[in-house]
Parts: sequence; structure tokens; C-alpha cells
Amino acid sequence: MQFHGTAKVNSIGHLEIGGIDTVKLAEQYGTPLYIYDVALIRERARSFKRTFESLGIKAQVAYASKAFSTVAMVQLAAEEGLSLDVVSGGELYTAMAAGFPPEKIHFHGNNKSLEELDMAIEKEIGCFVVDNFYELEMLNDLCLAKGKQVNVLLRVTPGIEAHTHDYILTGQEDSKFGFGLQNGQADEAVEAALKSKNLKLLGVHCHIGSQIFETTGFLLAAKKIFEKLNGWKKEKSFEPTVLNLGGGFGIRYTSEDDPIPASQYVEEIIDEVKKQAKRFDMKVPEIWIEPGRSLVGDAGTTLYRIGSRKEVPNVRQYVAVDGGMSDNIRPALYQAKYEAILANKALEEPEETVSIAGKACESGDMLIWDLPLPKAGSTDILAVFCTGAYGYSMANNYNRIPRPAVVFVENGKERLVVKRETFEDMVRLDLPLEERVNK
Ligand SMILES: Cc1ncc(COP(=O)(O)O)c(C=O)c1O
Ligand SMILES: N[C@@H](CCCC[NH3+])C(=O)O
Repeated sequence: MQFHGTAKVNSIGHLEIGGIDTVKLAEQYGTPLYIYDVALIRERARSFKRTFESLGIKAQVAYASKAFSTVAMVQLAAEEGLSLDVVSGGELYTAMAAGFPPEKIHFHGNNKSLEELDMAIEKEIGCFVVDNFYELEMLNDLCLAKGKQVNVLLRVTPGIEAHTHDYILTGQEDSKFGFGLQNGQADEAVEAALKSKNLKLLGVHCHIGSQIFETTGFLLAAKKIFEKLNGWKKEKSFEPTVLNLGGGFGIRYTSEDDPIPASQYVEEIIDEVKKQAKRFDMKVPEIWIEPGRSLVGDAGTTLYRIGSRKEVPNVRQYVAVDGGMSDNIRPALYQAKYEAILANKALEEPEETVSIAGKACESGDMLIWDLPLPKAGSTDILAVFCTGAYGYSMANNYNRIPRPAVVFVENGKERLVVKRETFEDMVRLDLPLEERVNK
């Protein structure tokens, strides 16, 4: 078992994070409960920024807020001087509610609506990452009507298959995202953007996928993009000021994962960009990246209370917890794996191997298969590590299970940053079949 960040076992054998006993947090705030190690998020953010600074490269590190978007998290990103990638009106609204500087917001998405584009133009956000011709035209027309000019990057798909789960691959040509780099779409989009007085083309964006452990895909993407940029320089006299290479830097969930340090991705990317710029006699553009998982993934831990058990004789021990796919859909969606311990028996040796079942009415709602644990009973608290990215943000109300609360911990202090949903919340938007007459 490898602990991340400030997680450790305290003097009474409990898991402690950010200087706070997690068993106490479970008692105080209930379970399931998301806990975030704020110091670890800060360290991750600073490490990305330091790497760019030490290499003298102008950069923006944009937190991909889809990984975990709440007002407090966005404020933390602002405190750390990050930019912000948003992908919907809801994420943009959250950023505005958090008071995030609009000029540091980048707006993504493969199907932004007119209303979303309008809202983002009105808020004067920093950049639109235009995904397709439909959006290009709509954005141009809107800006024209409003007499505004906005910054744009064009998202391209370089035709690269990174090694990761099929559902989180995005760099291949047959993808719902972006303009094909090889099939002429990107050339056409650049032409259209350059013609528009309302769109200021800063450069290109590409994101090849998520949870990637090697740099090969990023470097190949940079190379292919530069080959294209060279053509645009010659034929259209266009040189980008920005190259955004997206996120996707992998993290360690279990001992099966062996990621390189985040700084190494950045160093190798910068090396390649410099090499390619030199090859084509171009200026090194500003480099933007969009880490999500690698900023918040291992900073998150979920606490559950153990409930029922079921033994299938000679086959398996199922141990159920009070959450599951409603707060973390990743195991059901991607067969994602996690490590876990009993937070209140953190020093005890494993005595049995159990499979952790969620409480939703789905056989696929299994959080962890074959987990070695000390004997687990109904007073015990299970702590699942590395749930900080795409956990809470993909939480849902299947079976009308309310979403968990979220607590930030740092330096011995805790702060509730998202309240637990209630049953009242579950029916808040429902309307009755007929108006009830008050008697
Ligand atoms: C465009 C874009 N940027 C950034 C990210 C963040 O990726 P990750 O959380 O893997 O760093 C994603 C998600 O995969 C994305 O689609
Ligand atoms: N939600 C995914 C990653 C997709 C990222 C969004 N492009 C995950 O949990 O791994």
C-alpha cells in the first residue's frame, strides 16, 4: 500500500489526512464522504508551474475542471495561479460563482450551445477552444452580431492512438472531437478562422486521451502538429502564438500503474516543441497544458461505512458499502481499479480477501474486487484512495442515492466544501401529477 500526500497512520492506528483523523471526519460528516488533501493539490500545481518556469517557457497550466469542479476547488485553482478549462455552461457558471478571473478561462466542448457561447462571450473569457465547423460559424456569427472579437484555438485530432482505455482515447482521427489534422479539416478551419475579423486565432489545441503513462503520444502529436504548422506558415503566413497539448498525464491508482513524474511529461514535451520549432525555423509558442487527474486524482479519498456481507460459499465474500457507482462510476465504466484500507484499522494486517460491493441495484456496481482487508464489520470505515478525479464530478443520483459531502483538509484544519445531498434534494425538481388542493 502506498500512501499519497499527507496521508499517514496516526498514533491510534487511524488513517489521517491533512493532519485530521479520517474516522472522526466520517463520524462528523457521515459517509460516503470525499476528502481532499489540499496540500497535495497545491504541490502538484506548483510542480507543473515550476517546471515551465525553470525551463524559461511561457505557459499556462489550466486545471481541467471536469475532473472535479466545485466553487472551492476552482478558488483553490485560482489561488495557485492556474488557468481553468471548462467544458460546459455549468462549469463556466461554477467558475464565475467562484470569482475565477474570466480571462484565464478556456472554453472546451464538442457541442457548445448558442446560449453557452453567448454566456462565455459576455463574460469575456480568455479563449474558446473551437471543436468543429458548426461551432466556428456560430461563434463567428455571434461575435459579429455583438461587435466582439474573441481568442480561439482550434482543436485538432492528430491521428494518434495513445495507450489507454478505449473510452478515454481522443487523439485518433475517428473521434467525436476536433478537426482532423490529416484529412484537410484543420486546414479549412484555419483558413476560415484567419478570414474572420471576429476570431483571433492563437493556435491549436490537441488532447490525445487520459491516464497516459508514456510521453510518446504527446511527442508524436507535437511533431505532427508542427509539420502542419510549417505548411500554414508557408501557405497562409500563419504562425501560432499558442500550442495547447491538453492533459492526460497518468497517475498511480494501484501497484499496476507506474507513471512517470508529471514534470517529466512537461520537460519532454518542451524539448520536442523546441526541437520542432527549430526544425521549421519557427518561434517557440507559448505552451498550455490542461491537467485534470494529475492535479487532483491522488488528493482525493472516499470514506464509506461497511454494511452488509454476503458469502458465496467457496467463491467470494461480498462486503457492501453505503455508496458505490453513484459516487464513483469509474469501476463500472472503465473497470478502474483502486486500493483501499480500513481507516479505523489502518495498522492491522489483512485477514481476509473480500470484494467491495456498492449499494446500487446493478450487479456491475462493484468498487473493488479481491481486496485484502482486516476483518471488516459494520462499524468499520473503508477508505478508498485516489478518487479525487472523475469521482465526485461524475457522481449521480441513480436509485435516488444522494451525492456525498466533500471536505477539504489542510494543516490540521478541515472545511466542508460541498454539503451532502438530502432526500429533499432528490425531489426538489419533481412536480406532482396533479396540483394538490390544500385542505
Ligand atoms: C480537452 C481535455 N483537456 C484536458 C482533459 C484532462 O485530462 P486528464 O484529467 O486526464 O488530465 C481532458 C479529459 O480527458 C480533456 O478532454
Ligand atoms: N472521466 C474519465 C476521463 C475522461 C476525461 C475527459 N476527457 C476518467 O474517469 O478516467
